[in-house]
Amino acid sequence: MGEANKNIRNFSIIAHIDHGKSTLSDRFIQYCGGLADREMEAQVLDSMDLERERGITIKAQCVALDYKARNGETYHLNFIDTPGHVDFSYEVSRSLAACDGALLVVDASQGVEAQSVANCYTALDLNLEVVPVLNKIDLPAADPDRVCQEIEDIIGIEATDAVRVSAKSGIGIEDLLEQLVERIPPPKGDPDAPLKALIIDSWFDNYLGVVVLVRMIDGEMRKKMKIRFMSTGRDFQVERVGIYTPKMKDLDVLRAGEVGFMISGIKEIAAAKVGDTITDAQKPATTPLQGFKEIQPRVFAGLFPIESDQYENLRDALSKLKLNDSALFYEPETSQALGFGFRCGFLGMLHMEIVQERLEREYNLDLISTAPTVIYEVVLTNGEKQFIHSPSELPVVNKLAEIREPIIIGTILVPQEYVGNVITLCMEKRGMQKNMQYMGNQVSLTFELPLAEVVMDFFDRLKSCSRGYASFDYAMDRFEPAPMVRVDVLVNGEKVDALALMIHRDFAQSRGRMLVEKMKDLIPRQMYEVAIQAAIGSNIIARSTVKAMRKDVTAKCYGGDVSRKRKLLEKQKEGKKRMKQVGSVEIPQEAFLAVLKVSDK
Ligand SMILES: Nc1nc2c(ncn2[C@@H]2O[C@H](COP(=O)(O)OP(=O)(O)OP(=O)(O)O)[C@@H](O)[C@H]2O)c(=O)[nH]1
Repeated sequence: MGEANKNIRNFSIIAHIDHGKSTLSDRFIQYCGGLADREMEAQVLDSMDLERERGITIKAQCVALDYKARNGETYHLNFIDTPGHVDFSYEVSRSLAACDGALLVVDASQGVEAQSVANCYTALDLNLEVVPVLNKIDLPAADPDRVCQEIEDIIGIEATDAVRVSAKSGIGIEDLLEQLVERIPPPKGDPDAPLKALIIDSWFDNYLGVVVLVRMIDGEMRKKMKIRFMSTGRDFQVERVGIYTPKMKDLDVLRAGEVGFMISGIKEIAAAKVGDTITDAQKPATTPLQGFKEIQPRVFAGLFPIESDQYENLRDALSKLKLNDSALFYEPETSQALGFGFRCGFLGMLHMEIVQERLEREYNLDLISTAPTVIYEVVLTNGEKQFIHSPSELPVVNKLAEIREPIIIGTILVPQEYVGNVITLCMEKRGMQKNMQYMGNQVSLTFELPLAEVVMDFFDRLKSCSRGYASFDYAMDRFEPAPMVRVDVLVNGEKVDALALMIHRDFAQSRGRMLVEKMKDLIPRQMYEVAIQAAIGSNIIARSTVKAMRKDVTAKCYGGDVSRKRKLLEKQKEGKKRMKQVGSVEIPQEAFLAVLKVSDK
């Protein structure tokens, strides 16, 4: 049996947002000479503008670096970047599964933040060597001793000899690289066994087609070789293999332990799924690598163009986004109120926001989105089962035997002082406590929760009731019968299908009332009174009224200041962009999302 290259180190960086992951990785690239200075354009790894602006990393990427260590040996470092949000937790777990170790970067002026804790546990579960690093020691507020103690208490790893660095000024970078090659083990893997490669990521490139980022586990992958994707059984011929330095560099072969790209004439990324195993079509491995999961959209919302002539543009834009986002789902949807649009499926709320923002920004579309809902499984009286993605698809009552809602298992990590608040919140969200464990000053809570409650305002509430310290991670578990009802909203006596929502029977009354109150404040006054009602079937459960407008909004500007008047009108026009004429009433975007702001407190 051979041995994978002992001078390879595959690692990832785990860090809370803003603790300096991008700055540190840039410093590594600079130190190891991957790019000329002028190419070191701010933060190479986050390649999408949107990522940069939001300061979050969405797609995993990789850089291969050569580090000449003090012992004279040259080490090949593969830095695999991971996305940083719970919506993408499956991608994070696959990026980590491709590594043998991880640097836990903590801002020495802040301390351990809950968000990176969950990723750290994932890394430890995968048997990765976790190396703590204290960053920003140049800051006067840095308190490395306190932060070391926190790392030991919360994460439970030895941190007394954690390297102290400043990614910004470069202090300690060499010491860190030394510790990295010393502590993170080389890849295991067998170069002589049949090919096994883990798909870390895949994306569509306009020039190259689908590019697949792989971690080689066993065997080798050569140009011209015939390979097989084990989850689908589909075969392709390898056209190119290579590494990112971070520029693309072609090679003849990728060997066990290495990380690199593979291109093979694949047309859509759905054929190269994250987490799948690639093997040799001639000499296939018997079992795939563990942990492969099909990712499925969990949250659905309608997206409608404000101007109906933008429908085709929206379709084009969605098909382009889909090229690079296998988790995005869409199909045409027609709403009486909003016209033609699409029902779209997302991994979670952040994913939804990102897609919507890209549609508006990169494709210049003005959209109205309906409030997100989850998938329900319904059982009909004739025993048939179906999934519904929108309240409007709910079958009529006399055909309906049962509605089943999705239940998730959520893990929350929170400092002790906020445990009470978090438990109260979870109970209020119909949660069932499953476990509670103390770890240093932190507590790990496990709850079963209806996904529908999580997509509402759960994140915001969790954050505010824990002062931002709680972190949350979840996994889909099952569908379970629940007494859900559809609440319709009527504006001026007309049912607005796009405003309908599914609510647990026990909350229908109270949430219906809060919803109409909220909408009353959001719908601008018209020349006449507008009634807003919530109803279950033909039974009105709540009502409010938008009072008629009393005077012209521009009236108060009379007195000659023309520019001020123009400004006001322009402002109104701006506001209009996000409104949709429904019957005789203009409804603003916020009103469609008002249900998300309806809490039981
Ligand atoms: N003073 C000081 N500032 C630093 C240091 N490292 C990073 N920063 C600053 O901290 C901020 C966040 O750094 P980033 O590298 O963007 O953080 P990040 O963890 O990649 O953030 P996300 O991409 O949002 O996850 C930036 O303004 C950096 O300039 C450091 O060692 N010292």
